[in-house]
Amino acid sequence: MVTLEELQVRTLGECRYDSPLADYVASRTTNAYYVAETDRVLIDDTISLLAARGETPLTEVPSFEPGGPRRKIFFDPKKTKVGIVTCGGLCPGLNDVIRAIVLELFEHYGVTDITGFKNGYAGLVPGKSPDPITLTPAFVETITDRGGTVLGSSRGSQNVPQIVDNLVHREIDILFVIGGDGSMRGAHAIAEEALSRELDIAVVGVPKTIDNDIPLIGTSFGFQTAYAKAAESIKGARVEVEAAIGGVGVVKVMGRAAGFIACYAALANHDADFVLIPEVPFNLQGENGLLATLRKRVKERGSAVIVLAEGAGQDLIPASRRKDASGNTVLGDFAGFLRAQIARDFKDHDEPLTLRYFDPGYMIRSVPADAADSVYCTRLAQAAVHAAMAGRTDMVIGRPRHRFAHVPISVVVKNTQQVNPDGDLWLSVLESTAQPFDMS
Ligand SMILES: Nc1ncnc2c1ncn2[C@@H]1O[C@H](COP(=O)(O)OP(=O)(O)OP(=O)(O)O)[C@@H](O)[C@H]1O
Ligand SMILES: O=P(O)(O)OC[C@H]1O[C@](O)(CO)[C@@H](O)[C@@H]1O
Ligand SMILES: [Mg+2]
Repeated sequence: MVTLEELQVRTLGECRYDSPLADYVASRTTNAYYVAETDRVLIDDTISLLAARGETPLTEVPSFEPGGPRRKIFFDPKKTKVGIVTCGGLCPGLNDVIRAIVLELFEHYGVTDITGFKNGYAGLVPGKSPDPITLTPAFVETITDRGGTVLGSSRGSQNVPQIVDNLVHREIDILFVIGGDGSMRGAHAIAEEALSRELDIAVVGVPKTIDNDIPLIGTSFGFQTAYAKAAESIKGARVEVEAAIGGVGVVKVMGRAAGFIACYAALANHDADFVLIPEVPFNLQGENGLLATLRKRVKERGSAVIVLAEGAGQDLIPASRRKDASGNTVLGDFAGFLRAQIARDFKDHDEPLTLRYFDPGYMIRSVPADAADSVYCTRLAQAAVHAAMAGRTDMVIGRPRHRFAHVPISVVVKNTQQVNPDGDLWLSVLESTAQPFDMS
């Protein structure tokens, strides 16, 4: 469990300048829809969770610093220089975040010197990537029409001291990092290096991941768009298998260590018979195993659709030793293994089979954000600007308990958020698919 101490956000120093947004917040106090800057957002949101803290005073239970504009800020907007970088895999909404950061800085703070570093952290190391670009409201006006990121991205480790040297050389005061867990580890390393050199450089992250696997931030932006796109493939699979004799559809969706995309996409339209995720072990063989259960389902209902998170079933195939440029494990091909096993099993039992395989792959993350994600991206970006202008550093913007909040990077990279097999999401999946509770 995270402690109050771990949730304290680092600041560069005293906020001496009046914020241009001070009038907006001057008369506000905490209410059901707003958290004042003097207040904190509780981690606990049920009576029993809070009661379990016993005698602990409310001021000492774990809580987050709220997001939002401050009356006083650390940086002088007239002199502030800002950098933005996007790293890791693509995610719907990256351009929405870039656009909203630029607009918020220009229009509300009057900060006009904004540099977009190209191709992830490589773009922060001179000579490794194309030159940075200048970001203006005109430049970002239409960038949300397309998915991806106008700044490009990359994986692979870069030299942190060189990155900080470059920030100093360019006189960057604030660096916004939009990326996943690896990018946030990088942002933490950059923030630490800057603090150790006593530099007033704020590093603020906007966490992105279609996998929704970053803890303590609520839902990550782009996740909703990605699972909605994945749900289209599941619907396609349902249509295909219903028209076939012995129809079995296998739909593989992204989700390295967490099965959120598989669960939500499956729940979106009740088209799945089985959802396989890394968090819930299963067996193929045996009376309760997937193969026997699948044959039974096809006999009863004429067809079946399996939604497979790419990280599921890795314990049933030889361990992968391959790593990508950032050191992430490249997963083994469980989907191929599963298809072969299904084909053999149906043949061994003399059952007819029409096997259809769908892999929406990169389609689910290369699309533009849907309206709800666009709104979310805009609000996360605005909160990120407020935090950075107030001198917060080494933190990300999150929305735990539906409140925008400042979360230290060290706590969001400590663990991976996963589907809880005893939680209500997995229960909904079991209810919706009617798959056996235990296939191990
Ligand atoms: N501990 C670290 N210190 C410095 N840089 C890091 C660290 N961990 C990762 N990075 C860098 O962060 C960048 C992005 O990391 P990675 O490729 O793992 O993607 P990610 O941000 O986790 O996004 P996603 O997993 O969603 O694609 C890479 O350039 C990687 O080298
Ligand atoms: O972009 P790459 O290197 O193909 O990596 C794909 C991985 O990135 C993600 O899209 C985001 O972490 C995962 O779902 C997927 O496993
Ligand atoms: Mg990652």
